Amino acid sequence: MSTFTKTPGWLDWYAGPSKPRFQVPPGSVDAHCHVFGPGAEFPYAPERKYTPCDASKHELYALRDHLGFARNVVVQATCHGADNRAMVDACLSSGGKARGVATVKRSVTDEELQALHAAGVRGVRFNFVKRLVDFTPKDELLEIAGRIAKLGWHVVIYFEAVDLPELWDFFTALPTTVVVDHMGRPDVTKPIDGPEFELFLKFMRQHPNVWSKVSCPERLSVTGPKALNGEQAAYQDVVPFARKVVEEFPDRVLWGTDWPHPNLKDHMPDDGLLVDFIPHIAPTAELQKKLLVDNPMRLYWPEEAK
Ligand SMILES: O=C(O)c1cc(C(=O)O)oc(=O)c1
Repeated sequence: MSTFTKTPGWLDWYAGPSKPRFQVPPGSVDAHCHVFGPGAEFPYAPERKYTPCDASKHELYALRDHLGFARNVVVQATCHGADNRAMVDACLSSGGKARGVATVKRSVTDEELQALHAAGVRGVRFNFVKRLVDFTPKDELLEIAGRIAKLGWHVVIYFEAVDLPELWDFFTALPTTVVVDHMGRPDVTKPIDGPEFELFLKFMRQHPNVWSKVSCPERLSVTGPKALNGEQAAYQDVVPFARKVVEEFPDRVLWGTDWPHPNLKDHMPDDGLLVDFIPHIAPTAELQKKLLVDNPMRLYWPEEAK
């Protein structure tokens, strides 16, 4: 029993996902997923904006095997604040098959950073989505970025598309590889060649250190159809946006399930059908291998990457 009460209306992850029809290439990495607690073992942070259902490393790794993936990148979820214990525990229990992205404060010590590195952490996440986190001053984030750069880590950024103009100078000053979560959350009801998405493409074109996760169609889609009930053509409105990023920047894209899909309000996707979404955005075997194997390996397991 969790000691926490879930946020009202919380949708739990989908139990019993289907077996994907799309077979991912050998060695594929789910490069964006989370663990939640379990709260009784790894309490949720006092400053959190939501209280999720528990979603343990055991359940995450069972899903990995079911979907045919070989590895995971476990991204610190905001409900755990800067307490990285659940994410670190997941990495340490993975037999080297998981790496992590942490959230740290300016007060983090060099010894703590070293311990995170030893556990498999290779990046920090800076979050600018106001419904998820309180504001952190940019000078504090820049100081953290400078320190983690020395460890060879990168910075993961999460923001809303409308905020990119204001955040541009900060993002382009970061001294590391920069990985954008969920394509910078484009409004897919706007034209793909309109100013908002063009600005995101310009961000990637002008800055070769910027990568993007082409994840979360279930969050971005307005029209659906939902990845449920065997649907093989889900989230059609997101496809052109994600496919554009994959085709223009094939060596700087990552894909992840986003399991256990925090804060979805409308529906919880069948993760097997989310995997079947991949060939719609990465239509060739070469693009699929870059997206699912070569790119995440280069970023998270460089010592093994070919
Ligand atoms: O859009 C979200 O609600 C969301 C939240 C979190 C988190 O709470 O860490 O992570 C994500 O990747 C997406």
